[in-house]
Amino acid sequence: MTMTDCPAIHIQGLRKAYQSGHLALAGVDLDIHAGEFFGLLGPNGAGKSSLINILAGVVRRSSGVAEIFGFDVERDFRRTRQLLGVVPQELAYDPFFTVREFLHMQSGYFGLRHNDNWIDELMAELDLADKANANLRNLSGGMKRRVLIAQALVHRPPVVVLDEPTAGVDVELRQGLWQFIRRYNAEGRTVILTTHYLEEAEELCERIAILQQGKIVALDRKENLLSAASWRILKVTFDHDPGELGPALEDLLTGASENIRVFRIDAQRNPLGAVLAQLQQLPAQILDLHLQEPRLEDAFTDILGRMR
Ligand SMILES: Nc1ncnc2c1ncn2[C@@H]1O[C@H](COP(=O)(O)OP(=O)(O)OP(=O)(O)O)[C@@H](O)[C@H]1O
Repeated sequence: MTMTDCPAIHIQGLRKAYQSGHLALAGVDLDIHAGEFFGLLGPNGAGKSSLINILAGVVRRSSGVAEIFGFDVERDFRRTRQLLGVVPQELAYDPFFTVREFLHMQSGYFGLRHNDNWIDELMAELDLADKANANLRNLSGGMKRRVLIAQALVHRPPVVVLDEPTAGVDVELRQGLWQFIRRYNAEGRTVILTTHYLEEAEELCERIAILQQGKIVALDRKENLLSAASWRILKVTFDHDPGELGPALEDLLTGASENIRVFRIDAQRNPLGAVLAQLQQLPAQILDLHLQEPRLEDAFTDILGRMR
């Protein structure tokens, strides 16, 4: 089998019980295809970091399969380490190195001696070029985060894991970062993103898995997750104040101002047609209707809610 026939990540029956006895991963099955932009979401403590740390070879699994392009993350550690770049949440570094020295040293870990062109490109792309000779300890939080990203990509890994890469990062840097990562992905590489910013996952990821209590509770293309969300927000503009709505509509009401009423509708329980019929019974005329598409946040809340 060649590398391109294999999924980038192959996980089967993966379990992790910590010594405390806590079961962080309770049997996870997951294939991530080469070239995907994949989102790994879940509430705090769901097991995302455990899964990533197992892939990175930092945490030992209790049982199950974890492979990167067909190579086992423990038995073929040296190989999988080359194939994977992980952008961690925290920077572990010697503060006396300059940015350039640090990236050189990281290249050395991967046996790359002539990596200057790529290091220059990375620093330029991540807006670090004018900090190349600055000591790491003198960098701002945002700058350190860019160094972390450069560090993870220094060996041009075909699979990159971004673990909460934009937590506490300003909007401008986020945009630049995403442009760069999108391009990295467009060149055929696999990107796995964990984030608390659901809008970010919604914008970037093609497929999304939702982990909860160590299990995958949803795994699908983003569009399918969104269309499965049963909530819709309906904004209705009347020609004048519609007055009393009646108990059925009152129940769905989430906002009101002058001639506008906003309803939150669960399409499964309240068929849209029935809601519209009730609205037409009101003494005011409907001037405008706006149905808002569900957002990933709605789908996420829906899915987690159903599992409880
Ligand atoms: N070293 C450890 N020893 C014992 N329990 C741990 C350890 N690391 C994680 N856990 C527990 O395992 C569960 C999953 O944690 P994990 O960090 O993988 O979740 P997460 O989805 O990454 O959460 P977060 O988004 O908060 O980082 C949590 O209940 C956590 O307390």
